[in-house]
Amino acid sequence: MPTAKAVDYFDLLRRPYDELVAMHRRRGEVVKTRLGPIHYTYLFGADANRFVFANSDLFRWREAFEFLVPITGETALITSDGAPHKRRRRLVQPAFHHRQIAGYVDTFRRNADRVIDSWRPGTVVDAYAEFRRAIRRSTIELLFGERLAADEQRLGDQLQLVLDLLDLLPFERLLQERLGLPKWRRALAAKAEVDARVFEEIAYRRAHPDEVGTDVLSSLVDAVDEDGDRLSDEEIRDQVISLISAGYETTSAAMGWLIHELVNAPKHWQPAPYDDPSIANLVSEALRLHPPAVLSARYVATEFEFAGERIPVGTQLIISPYVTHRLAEIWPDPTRFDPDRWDPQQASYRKPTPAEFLPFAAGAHRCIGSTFATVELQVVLSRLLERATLSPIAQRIEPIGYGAMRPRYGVQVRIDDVRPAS
Ligand code: HEM
Repeated sequence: MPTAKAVDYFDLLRRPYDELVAMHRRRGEVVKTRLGPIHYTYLFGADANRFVFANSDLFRWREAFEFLVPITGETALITSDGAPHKRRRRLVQPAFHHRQIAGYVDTFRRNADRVIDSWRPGTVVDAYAEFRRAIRRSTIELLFGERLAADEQRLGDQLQLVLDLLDLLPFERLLQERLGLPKWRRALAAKAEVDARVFEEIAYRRAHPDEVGTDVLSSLVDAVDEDGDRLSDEEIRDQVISLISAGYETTSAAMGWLIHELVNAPKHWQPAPYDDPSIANLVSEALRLHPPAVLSARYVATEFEFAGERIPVGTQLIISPYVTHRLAEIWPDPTRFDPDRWDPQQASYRKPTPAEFLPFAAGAHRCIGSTFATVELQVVLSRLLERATLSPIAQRIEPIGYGAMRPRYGVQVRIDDVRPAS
């Protein structure tokens, strides 16, 4: 059994992304690592992904994502298992149907335009931070509805304090929590305030059923399954907060990488409607080369064997979209940003399987917001290509984060041209 020596850990901390790929190359499909009491088993490659996605009942999510509970609540989808997960997912799903998302396009467009309207040619901006603002605004408007979004700035800042906890390393988080340090206390106070606002809004919606909203909160308040079952107020609150935590940093990160790649490959700076295949190909290629969810975790609840190795109960299992997306046997010239590889007209085109292209994972907990995120990225990108021309400036580009890998120092660009909204 290839057990990584402690030295891998230091490499992993120093150069985490390259080191994950190197670990797979050096040690194969199953890599067990240990540092003191912390045991992780990495399963690398498409076969491993296929196995993990097809056997969701071997795993539990609650133990794998326990650290999220203070942030997203007891009943969030990502920390639910079995029948309660199935029930909640069925009730949340309608807010993310294609038809519903078509109604969100105007909001994505308006908030992207608002950012571009504020730009002046000849100046330098951090395009990642700029569109992160737009994505934050759209997310809050579409999840909470217009009444709560009127206070978007304050709500967004409070949520940010909560989301910042996700960036702490496990031991830092433990220290913050156990000792009740200021970062932890501030975040919990902010969460209590957001919770109160959300409960107030749920009560308002229940008292005014005639005021039908088109936002996700309305959909959750109205949700009822065939047995007449509904989500409780606590469940609705947890879904809304966890949807924001799961959705906003990840989507902004993908947008940052897209802009970074595009300013360095100006031949792809071709305006097109958001639903044009050329735009979809750009988004897919950015999600391949820079998948915001670098790793996906599972807690092993039933022992199993994979590639001749026994994986015991209690193992924390990790699969990696990042590593899979950089395997040359699946993706020729894997580190090159090449949106044409997604063009079915190309002789070399081969549709990737869900085990080969997995930015949103697959199986029981597949990202419920994948269409929401993809359409948002397509709309924002389409507005950017149509309305502005940007060029790169010399800067350090370095990723940070595992749940939402993003450009650490942003994406600084020069604004060459801004065109009016059509
Ligand atoms: C580019 C953007 C996004 C990426 C890369 C992403 C990635 C993922 C991944 C990999 C998972 C599966 C985790 C696992 O299997 O362990 C997941 C789950 C989830 N995502 Fe996303 N996500 C994105 C955007 C969104 C958005 C916009 C929303 C909501 C508005 C969202 C809501 C969720 C939720 C609620 C889950 C948990 C589903 C469940 O446990 O049943 N995500 N996401």
